[in-house]
Amino acid sequence: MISVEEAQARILDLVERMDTETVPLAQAAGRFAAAPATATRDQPPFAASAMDGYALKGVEAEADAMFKVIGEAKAGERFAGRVGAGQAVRIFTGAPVPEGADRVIIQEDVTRSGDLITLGRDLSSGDNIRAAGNDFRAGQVHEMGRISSKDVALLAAMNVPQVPVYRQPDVAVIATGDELVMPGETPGEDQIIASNTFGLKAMFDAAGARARLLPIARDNPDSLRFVLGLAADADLIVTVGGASVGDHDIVGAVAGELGLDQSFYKVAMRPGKPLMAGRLGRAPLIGLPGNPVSAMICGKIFILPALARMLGDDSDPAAPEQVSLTVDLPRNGPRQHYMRAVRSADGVAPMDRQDSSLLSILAKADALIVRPPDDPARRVGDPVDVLPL
Ligand SMILES: Nc1nc2c(c(=O)[nH]1)N[C@H]1C(S)=C(S)[C@@H](COP(=O)(O)OP(=O)(O)OC[C@H]3O[C@@H](n4cnc5c(N)ncnc54)[C@H](O)[C@@H]3O)O[C@H]1N2
Ligand code: MOO
Repeated sequence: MISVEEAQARILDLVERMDTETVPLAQAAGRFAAAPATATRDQPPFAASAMDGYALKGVEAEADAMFKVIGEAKAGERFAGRVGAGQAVRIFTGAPVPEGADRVIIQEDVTRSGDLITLGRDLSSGDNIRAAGNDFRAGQVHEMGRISSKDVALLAAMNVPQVPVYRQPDVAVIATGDELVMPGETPGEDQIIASNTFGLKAMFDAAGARARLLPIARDNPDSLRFVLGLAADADLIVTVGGASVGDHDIVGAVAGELGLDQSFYKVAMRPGKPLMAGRLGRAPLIGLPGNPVSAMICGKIFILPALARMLGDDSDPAAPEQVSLTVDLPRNGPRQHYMRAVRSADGVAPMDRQDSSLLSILAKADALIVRPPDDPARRVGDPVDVLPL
């Protein structure tokens, strides 16, 4: 058995950065940028009024001063002339400031009568003008990782209509087992509903992949061979179940027969021990254990970092946080233990039941306590490593 860190490293070695494609800006949110964006223009492209009011020469802006209104500037349509001494232009927010003017007096500070205005006594300060290029300049570069709604708004303003992004990994997810039926179907007496594959698809899609659920492979080599064949063009194949040592655990054998170049089998972790990984044809294959919680935790610990690498996100995964225990814990065994846990204002405590079949417990947990192999007994108040769930 290898360590979790070794298994993570070997899985990362199996995957490659995706190639890129260009998508319309409206479809770019949530995708991973393959290049920074470059502004194609200044914003604003001209000195613009920040307020509704009157544009005039700042040196003339004194209490009770009077001006003649000689025209109007609105957003989208500038005043063509020049503001001279004693003159003002009616102006609205976003309009280009006319030549000759260098201050906008807000209309609340002005009394108008016909085409004459008189300034009030207490003029609010500031010129109320946004300089050209105040937000960004042409050529300014914006770095992005996963494209957010904020990035999309900025790219739109930069007049960047197409965005190069990494292609979304096509992840083929294969449930195995005669006991499984799809949610919504009527199970036979000895059957259960395939669950962890649905959880994994949700997890992978949220991480930026496009996971597809293939038909359930039955516990016989022909069925598994057929379904693996459907996955041949995937960027990543994830099988679930059939990974252990029972007579019907055939994933390793069938994948081996089909040419799996195995990287490892079995990891010193709990849950998740019978994890396997290798390369099948061009696709990396990761075989997850079938127990639902084991599969979900292995998805988080191994497959999310792999997807991050494929999607161009090389940032180190968030380090575990140190949180105080609110209960004592006995010595840990030889496998790294990922305990389903709940955080409170006082610290963190593992849930009472840790069996790897319990999805109701996983759903209530909001953290994993990570206990290294052979971790000694811990007491209330001791810090432990915690990952968010
Ligand atoms: N003699 C031993 N038995 C087992 C060992 C061992 O070391 N020696 N390891 C145990 C551990 S740890 C795990 S984890 C499981 C892993 O088994 P498999 O990967 O072979 O998984 P299955 O046997 O196919 O299924 C286990 C369990 O999970 C249910 N299952 C499977 N797929 C799904 C699915 N898509 N949705 C919901 N539930 C699923 C399946 O019905 C079984 O109940 O092996 C232990 N045994
Ligand atoms: O490793 Mo199994 O995943 O302990 O239930």
